[in-house]
Amino acid sequence: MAAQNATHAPENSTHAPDSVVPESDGVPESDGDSVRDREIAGEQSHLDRVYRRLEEKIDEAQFLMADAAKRGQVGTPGALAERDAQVFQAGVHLHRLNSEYEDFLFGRIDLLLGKDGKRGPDGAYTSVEPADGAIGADNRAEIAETLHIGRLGVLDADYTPLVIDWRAPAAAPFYRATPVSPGRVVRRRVIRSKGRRVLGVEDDLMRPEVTATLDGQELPAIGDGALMAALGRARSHSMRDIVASIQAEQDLVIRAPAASVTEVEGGPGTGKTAVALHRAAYLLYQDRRRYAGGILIVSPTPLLVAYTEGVLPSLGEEGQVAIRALGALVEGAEATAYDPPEVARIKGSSRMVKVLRKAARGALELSADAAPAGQPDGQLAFGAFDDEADTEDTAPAVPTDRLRVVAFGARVELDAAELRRIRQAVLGGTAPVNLLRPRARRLILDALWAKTGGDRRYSDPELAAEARSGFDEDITTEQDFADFLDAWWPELTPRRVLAAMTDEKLLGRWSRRVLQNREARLLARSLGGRLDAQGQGPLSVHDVALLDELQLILGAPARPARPREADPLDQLTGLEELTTFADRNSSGRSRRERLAEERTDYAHVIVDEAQDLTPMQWRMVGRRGRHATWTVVGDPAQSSWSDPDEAGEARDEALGTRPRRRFTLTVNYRNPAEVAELAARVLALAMPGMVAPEAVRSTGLRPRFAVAGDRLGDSVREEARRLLDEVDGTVGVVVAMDRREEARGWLADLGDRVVALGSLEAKGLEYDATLVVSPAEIADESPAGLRVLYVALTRATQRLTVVSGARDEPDADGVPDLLRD
Ligand SMILES: Nc1ncnc2c1ncn2[C@@H]1O[C@H](COP(=O)(O)OP(=O)(O)OP(=O)(O)O)[C@@H](O)[C@H]1O
Repeated sequence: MAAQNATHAPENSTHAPDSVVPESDGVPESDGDSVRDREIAGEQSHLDRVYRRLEEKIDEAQFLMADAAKRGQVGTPGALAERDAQVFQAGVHLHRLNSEYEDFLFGRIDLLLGKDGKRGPDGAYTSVEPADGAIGADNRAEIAETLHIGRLGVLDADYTPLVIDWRAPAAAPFYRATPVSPGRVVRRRVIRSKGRRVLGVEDDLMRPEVTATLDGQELPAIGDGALMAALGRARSHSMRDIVASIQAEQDLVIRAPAASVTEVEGGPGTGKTAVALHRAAYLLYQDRRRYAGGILIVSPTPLLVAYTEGVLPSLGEEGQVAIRALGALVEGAEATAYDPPEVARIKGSSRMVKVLRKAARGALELSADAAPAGQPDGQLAFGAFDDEADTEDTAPAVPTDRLRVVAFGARVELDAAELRRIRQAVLGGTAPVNLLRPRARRLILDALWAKTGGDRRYSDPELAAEARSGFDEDITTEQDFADFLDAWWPELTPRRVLAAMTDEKLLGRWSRRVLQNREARLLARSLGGRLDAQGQGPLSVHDVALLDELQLILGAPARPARPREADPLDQLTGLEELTTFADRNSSGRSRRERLAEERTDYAHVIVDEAQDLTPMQWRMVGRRGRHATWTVVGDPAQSSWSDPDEAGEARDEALGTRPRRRFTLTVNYRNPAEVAELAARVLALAMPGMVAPEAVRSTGLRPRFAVAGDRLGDSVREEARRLLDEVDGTVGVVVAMDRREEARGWLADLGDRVVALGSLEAKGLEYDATLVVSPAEIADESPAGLRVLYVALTRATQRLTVVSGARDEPDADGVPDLLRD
């Protein structure tokens, strides 16, 4: 493994080299006569105390559960409600306590006396600044307070804090103190443990000039600093939390007040994703009641969702946070396919709103007009979601080119032209198409009534009203009329509209003056290539935003919710009484209602890689946070979307008028300086004038350049194998999007430490080593190609290899044209 040498001191990790007691192997020895062993033994005895207390708490929770079960048998409504709440609380508590966190306790701060001597509810001094005279003239000081920081707060039986929750105000100095502004912190310690065993400690001195004593003993500093230790670890296929080494500029974002929109910019590896995840956990801790409405984290790809989804459970937070990929934001859709850039550009543009509105209206006319008698093809597939394309599919066809009814003993008829006029009158305006059906029904009845001459027959308005209502009832209770209405004004689904858009001619009509002919053709072909006549088939990531927009344009079909039938067995045994209140509440609501709630009701929305959202995606995400507060993190230099101004407008609309707080993260924790320096050359081409974040460490290992021989695959395999030998963790091989499948074949038998990725899939991920295949191919893929290449070059935590083909015009050293100085 590579040696790590700090090149840039991160702001809250300055270490005092003179006082370092280096660790040898990270495993404590038993006789404990060195300073390090003594310190580890001290932390071990504190951890033992914490676990003893946790065991007591687990016993308490178990007792509460048992007690609650007894109350359940009493059966009065009050006792049941109380029992539900108690079982829930005790269950949550037990679950959290029982989860064996690898490092339950991970930090400690040694502090000087607080300025005003006041203590907060957790017993800790509240003042950030030290008391006057806390540091003597000879730079000597006494430690007044030691706080241990962990994933949960634990109080001893006498309410003294054994562990402070990392999100509590008293823990803030652990993250915020820097040598420039240390406040009361003298020493910040990160404790490494496994299970119940303390393995090591890493100290950073915030006031290296002070000689501090605790209980008469001088305070030592041990190890190489926690941040460097964390950054040097091999990467696996899942992200770790950074709770033990959050840096000051990151902590400001994590703890920013929630009321406004928090916008965070920072280059690759500055911790934006990590910060976003920790912020979700922090917000829940701060105001659990408010965020019970749910926090949504929007991620660009399913790969990044899979990579990050373990972080929140490791912070003790599950359940209330949904991490969803952009292609899976609409219930029932799981899109992973990517459109070619020219198609993505069309589908992502806000011009699509107009096209979709026209298409929805057009699809309604089309489906109604296409259902003449005896032609089942004219029938529509109903159901907004895949699993609901149900009964109507197989219903017999009903003619829709005329309507014949018998009322008051006479036959009345509306012909095709009359029906079309009615439909056009109803469709004017922008109201949701599916919700206009009652209006259409009324206009049909009006037209039929007029044809009978009924409106002229009665001079007495009361009599006229009575006759009219009898007429309406006669007609509307006929099954034939209901069938006609279903066929003539069917409930459209978004997928059905997308299916209608596969017709090039029709789409050309619906998109006239909005899309160019060529664009309409590309769009129709792209949809037609995936979807069948009913709109079923795989979606691309960009199709999902169209589907969501259509859901709004169409409105939810107004079907009555089916009441849940009580299980007769439940009634016999009275078991239903034992369901929880939450069960009972939800049982009466339809799935659609619950989905609608899920779609719009988030209390906070966090958008990761925000620079990549297209205008249509911003509209989709915005709908999920209409009343939410927001955290938006991104880096314009990594944007794969070609029109930032158009996306900017859609973003502003989604975020609303709340005040904004902007933060910038400036330190690159991922890439060694050698890798960052190479990537900065591409940044200079992609975004001239943009400043790259400063890499926090250096490995001394320069990127390697290889030129592919006749067979690109062979060279890539060979270089990937070499990297697998050189690093302990993962290797990511990044290729142009249309080489993905091919690349998977090249690497098929190299094991699961190596992964092949298309350039757009690499977003947000990181690997110990990265192999970038043909920078020129990646750069030429799209108008945003250079920025996509910048993303690819910034994925490595240790080593980077670049393989060039002829197109890259490598020089004698194998350095491709794009990466030369
Ligand atoms: N304070 C920290 N302590 C330890 N590791 C950190 C810290 N901050 C960031 N890292 C690590 O640096 C790496 C990059 O973090 P992250 O993926 O959040 O960056 P990012 O800004 O989202 O990058 P990108 O824009 O390239 O997706 C991760 O491995 C993360 O764990």
